[in-house]
Amino acid sequence: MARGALFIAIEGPNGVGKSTASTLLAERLRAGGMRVHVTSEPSDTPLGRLVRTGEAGLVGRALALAVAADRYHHMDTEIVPALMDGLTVISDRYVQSSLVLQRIDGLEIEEIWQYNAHVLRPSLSCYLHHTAQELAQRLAQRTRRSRLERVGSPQRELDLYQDAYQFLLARHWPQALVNCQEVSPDRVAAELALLVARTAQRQEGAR
Ligand SMILES: Nc1ncnc2c1ncn2[C@@H]1O[C@H](COP(=O)(O)OP(=O)(O)O)[C@@H](O)[C@H]1O
Ligand SMILES: Cc1cn([C@H]2C[C@H](O)[C@@H](COP(=O)(O)OP(=O)(O)O)O2)c(=O)[nH]c1=O
Repeated sequence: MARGALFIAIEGPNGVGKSTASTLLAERLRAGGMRVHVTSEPSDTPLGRLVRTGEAGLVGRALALAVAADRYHHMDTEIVPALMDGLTVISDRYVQSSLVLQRIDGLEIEEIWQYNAHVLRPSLSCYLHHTAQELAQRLAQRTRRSRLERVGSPQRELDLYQDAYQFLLARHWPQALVNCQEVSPDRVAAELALLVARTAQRQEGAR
């Protein structure tokens, strides 16, 4: 990773505002002079697109392994090269998403963790949190829902995200919890930008 480059994961349940926050955070960081690359998982590659479009029929362990394979490929071909180039990378979804979505699909958390054992640890994984009621309202407005969105529920997702947060905390994964209740998209992005600045300071101090 080049000096000053950070790897930021944006995590949280469906509809919490991950893609909105990723875009607004990138705008803020760029305005502050940082070079930023925004990406998401599943990745924008043939394998990532296969996961996205095949998720209805690709189930359980097969989906977990396909998602993990996509993550390693994403890391090798996009995330690490961008970091080496000095860019800060923001990924909309990363490991915490798998620790939740693959559990909804029937896997145990330890097995999912094993499939992700060799991924790059982010500089900071930001978990966006909201209430189940608000998430349900936002999802009701969507015309298309994925199989896992239909099988799970906002409350189950929130419970599993909480579990995943604790699981990652016990493994010293750098994390922050961002409460989005009654917080505008701009303020969420401002809080994330502050967390990124603190992470940059910590990383610089550790050199
Ligand atoms: N902080 C916020 N306050 C109110 N609405 C929000 C906020 N963040 C996102 N939204 C809205 O919620 C919906 C879901 O946001 P999105 O970024 O697509 O979520 P995700 O990527 O987590 O599924 C969108 O309609 C978006 O405009
Ligand atoms: C990132 C990720 C995605 N997926 C699968 C399930 C999701 O329904 C599907 C698409 O991800 P999703 O984030 O819902 O895509 P979109 O950007 O279209 O909202 O990928 C997993 O099962 N585990 C993961 O860790």
